[in-house]
Amino acid sequence: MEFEGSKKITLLGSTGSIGTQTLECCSHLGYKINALAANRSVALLEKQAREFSPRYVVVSEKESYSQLKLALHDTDIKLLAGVEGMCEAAALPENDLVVNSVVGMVGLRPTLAALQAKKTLALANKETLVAAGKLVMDTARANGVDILPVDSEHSAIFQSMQGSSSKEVHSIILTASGGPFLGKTAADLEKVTLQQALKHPNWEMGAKITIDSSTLMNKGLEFIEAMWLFHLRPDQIEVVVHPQSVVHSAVEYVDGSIIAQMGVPDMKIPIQYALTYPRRKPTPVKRLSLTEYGNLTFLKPDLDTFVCLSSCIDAVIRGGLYPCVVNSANEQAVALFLQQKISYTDIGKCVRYALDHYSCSRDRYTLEDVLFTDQQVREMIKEYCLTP
Ligand SMILES: NC(=O)C1=CN([C@@H]2O[C@H](COP(=O)(O)OP(=O)(O)OC[C@H]3O[C@@H](n4cnc5c(N)ncnc54)[C@H](OP(=O)(O)O)[C@@H]3O)[C@@H](O)[C@H]2O)C=CC1
Ligand SMILES: CC(=O)[C@@H](O)[C@H](O)COP(=O)(O)O
Ligand SMILES: [Mn+2]
Repeated sequence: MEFEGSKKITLLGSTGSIGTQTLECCSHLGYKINALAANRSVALLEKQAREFSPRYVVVSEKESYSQLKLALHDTDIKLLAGVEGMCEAAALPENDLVVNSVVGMVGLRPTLAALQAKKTLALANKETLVAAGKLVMDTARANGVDILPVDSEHSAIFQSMQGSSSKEVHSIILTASGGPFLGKTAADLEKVTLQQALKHPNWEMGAKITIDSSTLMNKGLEFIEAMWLFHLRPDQIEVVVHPQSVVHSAVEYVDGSIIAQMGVPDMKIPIQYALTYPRRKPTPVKRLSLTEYGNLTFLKPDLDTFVCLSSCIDAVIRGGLYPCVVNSANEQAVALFLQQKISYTDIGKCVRYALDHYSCSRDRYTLEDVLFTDQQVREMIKEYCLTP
């Protein structure tokens, strides 16, 4: 269905980096917010609720519910709680579009709820597709629903594929900034601090994805995300390091033509494309000047040093629940690193350890299998890291 006017949006993860930028886009597009959801940022949720007047606000963390209830007592906004609340908000009949921008595996059930309710899904929450790609894509297909990519690389690939048949696609070039530690050796990485890892050279993002970008885990997750979104085999994806983050990714066609999408590194461009698709509207973003950059560079990734990327590729080649295993190991390891309980290089060791030691299905799986594997792998990593 094509919309020329306003749309009603449910936004999951509204207080985060993607969430707040989505609200900026909705404001200038004149789109209505039907529901907002976050984990526990009560003050920001209250501010957003007062500005956008949604019908529903969901707070995931149970303890924050009473605080928000008190804060919004003078409004007629309905409050929902927990993952169940996010699922309810995702499936509201009046939604035209659900934007899932929560971080981590917790986004999986709301993603499935939106698809089962036949709601078009703008997906930033890449962990969902990595952990349960087959389940998510099968649910989308069974319900005849589109998944619109928000992740900048996948939006670039999607944009570069408009007007072409999938049969004409030869392969894709998935660009990576290389993160703050591009060119570093394994020995250099041993000394990395939390503060250094939290500083991405080109993008302002949430803490978890910023760490993932620095280890190249983000590119591993994106490799798997691209396979599911665009029905590609692993040998059809080439990761290319491009430190300027101006070419956001490209598609190579059977005739040898390569079509890329370019722009300044600003997530409002891919976010807005998912909101207005298949149309384009002006964005409040700086224009790209190629002469300002002068040179654009492209390099091969160092798979020996950045072991998270190679672990993800190994996992997706094994298939089944192995992508879920590497994702859950990484989520747990990054949480421990952010709490300064493990070192930077322990993240890559955890991901490889889980892949080598956790035994699971290489075949079909259910939602319950995914949730069980996630819990088991998290326990395994806590034991691996925290047992003296
Ligand atoms: N930031 C970026 O530029 C990009 C991000 N992405 C992907 O988008 C997703 C979001 O990233 P980003 O915005 O950076 O992350 P942030 O950490 O900035 O925001 C995460 C959001 O998720 C919410 N959240 C966290 N845990 C839960 C939970 N248990 N229940 C409900 N809500 C929860 C947070 O709420 P609260 O504030 O209350 O904690 C917050 O609103 C990730 O999957 C990331 O990989 C993809 C491409 C680019
Ligand atoms: C903005 C965005 O899409 C991030 O996922 C980005 O890709 C991070 O950059 P790198 O992972 O390439 O460093
Ligand atoms: Mn990305």
